Amino acid sequence: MAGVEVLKTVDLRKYFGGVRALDGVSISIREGEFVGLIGPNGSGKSTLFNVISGIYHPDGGDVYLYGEKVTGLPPYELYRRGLVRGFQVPRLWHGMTVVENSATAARDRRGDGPFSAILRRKEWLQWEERSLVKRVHDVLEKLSLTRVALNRASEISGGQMKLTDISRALMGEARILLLDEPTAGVAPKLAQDIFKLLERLNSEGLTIFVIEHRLEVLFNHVERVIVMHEGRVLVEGPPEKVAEDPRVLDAYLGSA
Ligand SMILES: Nc1ncnc2c1ncn2[C@@H]1O[C@H](COP(=O)(O)OP(=O)(O)OP(=O)(O)O)[C@@H](O)[C@H]1O
Repeated sequence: MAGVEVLKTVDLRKYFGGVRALDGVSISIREGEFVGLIGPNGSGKSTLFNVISGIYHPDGGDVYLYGEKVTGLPPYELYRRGLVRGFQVPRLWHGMTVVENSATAARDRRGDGPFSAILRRKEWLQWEERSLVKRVHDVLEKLSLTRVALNRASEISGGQMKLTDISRALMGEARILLLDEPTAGVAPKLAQDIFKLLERLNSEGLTIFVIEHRLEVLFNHVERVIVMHEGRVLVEGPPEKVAEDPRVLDAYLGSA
């Protein structure tokens, strides 16, 4: 059951020269939702993700996280607040192993608070190291990556790279996960598996907002779909309603 509003955009605008990549986009996502973002090529999906995650500054409008205005904050500030973005091409350390890629995304829980000096003592560091090892192990197991944990990121398959990217988000303690085409370039069976996995993470409380071109896979798993067209939200609703909306078909055919 969806809870409080965790992510909101109000009248978001982003222009590239004469191109209105975002032309007044207002969306709202509630805690625990699993929402798909679709639309023809060039409709503004990636730009919306880039503005939400602080990569681009908008030319107008605002972004709110947990009710707080975060417009223009840099990506790491949003990351600290639990918003984690995965990329179409996973940004991994190719010379490092899968387990190292995951572990380096773990948050430093010590921070700069009054106890940080105590927490930096040797025995605490050892304890922390052990608990980090356990967390990485649990995350990799959840994502079926244990078998390739000691392989370098450059040696694993495209699908496993996507999963490693997701493992980094989990180690970073994502509360809201934005994913840009998590199944791009992977085999159909694995695409289904990735979405089953996302559904499981969502059922454990992670809010997920995902761009996906494979509509047949997406529609089987998300509870709501937002359709963009020419920088605006065209339609939104449950997948079965969106699938039969003639405006959606028109938008796809028109841009084909
Ligand atoms: N950095 C940029 N510089 C100039 N134009 C851009 C830039 N990024 C996006 N655009 C333009 O903005 C519009 C929206 O692009 P965007 O990539 O957001 O669409 P999309 O829906 O993600 O497309 P696709 O499904 O093909 O990835 C397009 O016309 C695109 O050419």
